[in-house]
Amino acid sequence: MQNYIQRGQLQVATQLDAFIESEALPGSGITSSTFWANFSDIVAQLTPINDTLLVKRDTLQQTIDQYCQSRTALVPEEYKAFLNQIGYLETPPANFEITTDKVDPEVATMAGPQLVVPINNARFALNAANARWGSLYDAAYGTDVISQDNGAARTKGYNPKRGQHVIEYARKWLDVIAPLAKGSHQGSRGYDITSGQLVITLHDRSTTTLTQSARFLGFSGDIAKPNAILIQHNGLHIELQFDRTHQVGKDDPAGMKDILVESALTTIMDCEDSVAAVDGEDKTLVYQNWLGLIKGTLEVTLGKPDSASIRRLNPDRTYTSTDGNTISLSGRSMMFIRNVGHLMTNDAILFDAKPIYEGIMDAMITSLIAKHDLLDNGVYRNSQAGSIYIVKPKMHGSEEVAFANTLFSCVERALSLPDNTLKMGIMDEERRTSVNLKACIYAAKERAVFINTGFLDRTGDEIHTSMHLGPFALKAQIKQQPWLTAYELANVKIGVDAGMSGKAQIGKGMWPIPDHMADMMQSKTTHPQSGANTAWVPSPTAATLHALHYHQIDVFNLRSTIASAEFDGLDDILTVPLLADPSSLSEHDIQRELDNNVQGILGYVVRWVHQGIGCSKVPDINNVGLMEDRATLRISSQHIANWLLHGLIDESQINDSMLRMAKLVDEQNGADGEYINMMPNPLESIAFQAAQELILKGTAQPNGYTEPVLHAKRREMKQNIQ
Ligand SMILES: CC(=O)SCCNC(=O)CCNC(=O)[C@H](O)C(C)(C)COP(=O)(O)OP(=O)(O)OC[C@H]1O[C@@H](n2cnc3c(N)ncnc32)[C@H](O)[C@@H]1OP(=O)(O)O
Ligand SMILES: O=CC(=O)O
Ligand SMILES: [Mg+2]
Repeated sequence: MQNYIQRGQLQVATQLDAFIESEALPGSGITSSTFWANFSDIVAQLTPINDTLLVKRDTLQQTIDQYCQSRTALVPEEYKAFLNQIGYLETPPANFEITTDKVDPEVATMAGPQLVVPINNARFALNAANARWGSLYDAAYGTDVISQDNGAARTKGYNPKRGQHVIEYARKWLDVIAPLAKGSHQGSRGYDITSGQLVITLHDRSTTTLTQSARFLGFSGDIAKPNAILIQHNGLHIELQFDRTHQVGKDDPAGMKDILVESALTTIMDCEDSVAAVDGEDKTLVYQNWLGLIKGTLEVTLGKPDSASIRRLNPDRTYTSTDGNTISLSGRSMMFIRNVGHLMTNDAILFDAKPIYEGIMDAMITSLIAKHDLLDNGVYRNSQAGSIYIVKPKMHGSEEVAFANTLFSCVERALSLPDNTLKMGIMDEERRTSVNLKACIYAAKERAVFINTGFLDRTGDEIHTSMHLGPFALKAQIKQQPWLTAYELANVKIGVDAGMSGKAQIGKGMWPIPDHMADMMQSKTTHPQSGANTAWVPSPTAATLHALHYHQIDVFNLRSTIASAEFDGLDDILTVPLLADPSSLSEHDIQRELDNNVQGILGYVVRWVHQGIGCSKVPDINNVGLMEDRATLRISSQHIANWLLHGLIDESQINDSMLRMAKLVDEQNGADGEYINMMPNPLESIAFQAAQELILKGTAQPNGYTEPVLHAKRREMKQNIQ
């Protein structure tokens, strides 16, 4: 039973109240009475607007459902006219450019990876903030970018053969990042500073310099025998590290022990799809971690008590330039905070005895916390430019962006922040936003600081929107259809045309196969090649490897060709990726698709509902670990719901698959001491019930979202274990 404290017209969960009163408000320049009075006013003023926007979503969806039910295929011009008529397709605004200012270079003028992390996991969150720099040797040694063949296996101790392959791999990248006037970094024997120049002794003992000497910025240690050399390329830094006593450095002809790569320029601290935060207790942890990151006080003790270490935010890195000045580079990734969208309410705070919209709660509280950064109350600064970066997910069309814009303005006034301090990252991940993206950016043109193709949610919404039209293609094939390419291309084009270059990020989506780094290195070049100056990665290791792509491709150089190209893509975006010929699928194909979806759903949902873990690596049917979050769950549950609706499968097949997969998922989690089995009594398992509801009632879920069911079932579970 949750206890509340009355604050103005709000009732605040006691834990959350205590946190805000004793930790978040002190030093913020806002008194308790002002904060709660302003908060109450915002809730009172904006709740009815939020309600209306959600009703409009439902009304549009019902109209589209009826339209789809009455057709077997869409006639493009007629369909577009219909979408126009119902107000789903908006009239785009005249050409314009965003006017966002006070944007940090990591967002505006640099190109590099963006890491996402569940904020309620302090260990991971600190790791993410520190992922600004990553060891290239560790990233290569620990992943499949280096093959395990021919004696190069990942053994328990250090395998020198594998180490040699890593060094060769890294030296290949050095030839890209720091090309030499002659020869190659392979086998190089020395890196010396002579008359302010970096002089490289090659394999054959001849010497050379960089093709562009200005890429060498500085060093640390003794200039005659530096222990680090700093190089810049395409706006990103790398640090060559030397130590002839080190396990790796001692066998390297140049004594190089590692290459440190500037990796995650920005990190999204996630309050949304990768976390399970269903009540006052959970929300307090989310906000506490955010305050700890902002103030630089968050700490986690790692390891056994006798050999424990403390993880905290890394300090800046300093070097000496060749003319003797100090160069200081941020040791940390610049942090965004992803708030939740407009849909959910949370009883951490009540108004009129009803849970308030969680998006309003997040905007007010995460901004209050981030204000400490602007007041310089922390150990480090996050935004040197004086901005607070909020990612706003799952918005439908420009009215909802305008609503978020109003919310942000209200929060600025409530917290005595200058106008447009709160910057908005607009996730282009709902179909109604994709098809109206120009109008969406326009609705936040003074504070828009990124657009990002969240293709996972976007795929879920693709299925849900046209649920009644027919059965969708196999999950893997949905991605191959014209809509997705057009959506990705149109997003960049619209962003560039809206003047985002130099002021904001144009971003791409997640790499959801965390252990397949070799494939990522092959595939994720398409992101910078498309003109995006950032793209999501699931881990610090992936950030370090993906950073190399931004050395290979000069994104800002590509932008001019994008601006001059003619591209619209709307017709393709509106082409629904249905199964071309349902009768071409064998029973085996159908069963496999069903089992794969069910396995992913159960593997994710069981940890969410029973253990409160919002993001997991879950094996698919081929035993490949996939990053699963609420967006991937949305796809899988909507996909099964769609096939059920169109008779490709029936309920008994689903039940049979769920029972088989529940057993498998229990086995897969056998090593986790905290894990709670679903079998042998699945109908008594709250997680199993949640998965069933997500599938069997998938068609009825608002926009196909999974959070209403997940939250309800997690709350039930928490009550049971109290
Ligand atoms: C559609 C969307 O909305 S996508 C956005 C939401 N998704 C995400 O945020 C994905 C974030 N990633 C993750 O949560 C994790 O990487 C998972 C769940 C996919 C895999 O987790 P695990 O199986 O525990 O990873 P694994 O065992 O390979 O690695 C764990 C180590 O990597 C680190 N790590 C892994 N992912 C991250 C991350 N995103 N940020 C920081 N550190 C991370 C951990 O800190 C840990 O290192 P440590 O022991 O030194 O603390
Ligand atoms: O939030 C990201 C997505 O792909 O969805
Ligand atoms: Mg998403």
